[in-house]
Amino acid sequence: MTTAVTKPATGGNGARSAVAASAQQLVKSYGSGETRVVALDHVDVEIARGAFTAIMGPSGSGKSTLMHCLAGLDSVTGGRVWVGEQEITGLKDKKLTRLRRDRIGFIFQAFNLLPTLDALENITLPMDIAGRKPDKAWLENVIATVNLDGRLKHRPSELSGGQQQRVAVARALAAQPEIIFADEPTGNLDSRSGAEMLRFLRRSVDQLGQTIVMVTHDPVAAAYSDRVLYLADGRIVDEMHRPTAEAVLDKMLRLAADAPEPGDDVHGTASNGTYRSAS
Ligand SMILES: Nc1ncnc2c1ncn2[C@@H]1O[C@H](COP(=O)(O)OP(=O)(O)OP(=O)(O)O)[C@@H](O)[C@H]1O
Repeated sequence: MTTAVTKPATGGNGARSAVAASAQQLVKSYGSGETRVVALDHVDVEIARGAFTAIMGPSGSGKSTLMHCLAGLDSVTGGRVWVGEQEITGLKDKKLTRLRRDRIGFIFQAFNLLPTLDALENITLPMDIAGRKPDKAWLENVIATVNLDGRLKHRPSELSGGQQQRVAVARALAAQPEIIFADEPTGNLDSRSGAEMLRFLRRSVDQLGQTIVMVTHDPVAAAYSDRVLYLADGRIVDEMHRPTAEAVLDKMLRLAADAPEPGDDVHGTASNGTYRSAS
């Protein structure tokens, strides 16, 4: 059985508020004039620390953009973004890179494992780059939790897709980031590996106190979260606490039914659900 380990009480800057990340009046637009696309339209959001938050919404509704802006991977057009107590809007590139490295973990669909390193080396790579020594007890706990014992000396090419994904998750968790952002983390997995991954993410929140934000299209995946945020046309239009897959699916169907039809001239809404500014 895995032993629960309490996460350290302080993060990169020593601050530990109940909110792990937040945005106020966040606007992100691409292009200008006729072709301007407003991907995020004055979004206010708070991500609770130690909780599992899912972001859902139709294709083009702004889910990835929201995640990238909250994680400091993308600049914003307007509004403010914080990671914990630290405002990241306006931070210079160097400081932002360091903040991402020290305080944020990422799990993307492409696992981005280095092929020449074995599983353990991949897991500890971010800490090696940052010149930090892994906390041994923590690392062992993470490795046991992701069930990678016996696979640590294998290179990515010698691991299954599910195992590679677990290495990517272990890499994100091992550095004890304040917050992990996961973009469709089960998107490339078969349903069994996907369910395993989601159970693991859930356990990391319950047992390790991790904070996770996950973008997903899948109501079953969203049901592993504590709270689902629904985006449409670059705005948060609804949320659900303690979701079930049935309730999430039902909500998605109702939101889709409420969405304007292509051709309805509501604020110049594009046919893919994207809000376009009226020029
Ligand atoms: N680099 C970019 N340049 C121009 N437009 C962009 C860019 N990135 C995103 N967009 C637009 O912003 C809107 C939101 O995109 P985003 O990728 O956040 O949506 P999403 O909800 O994550 O979609 P999906 O579920 O299809 O991944 C879309 O209309 C998209 O076309």
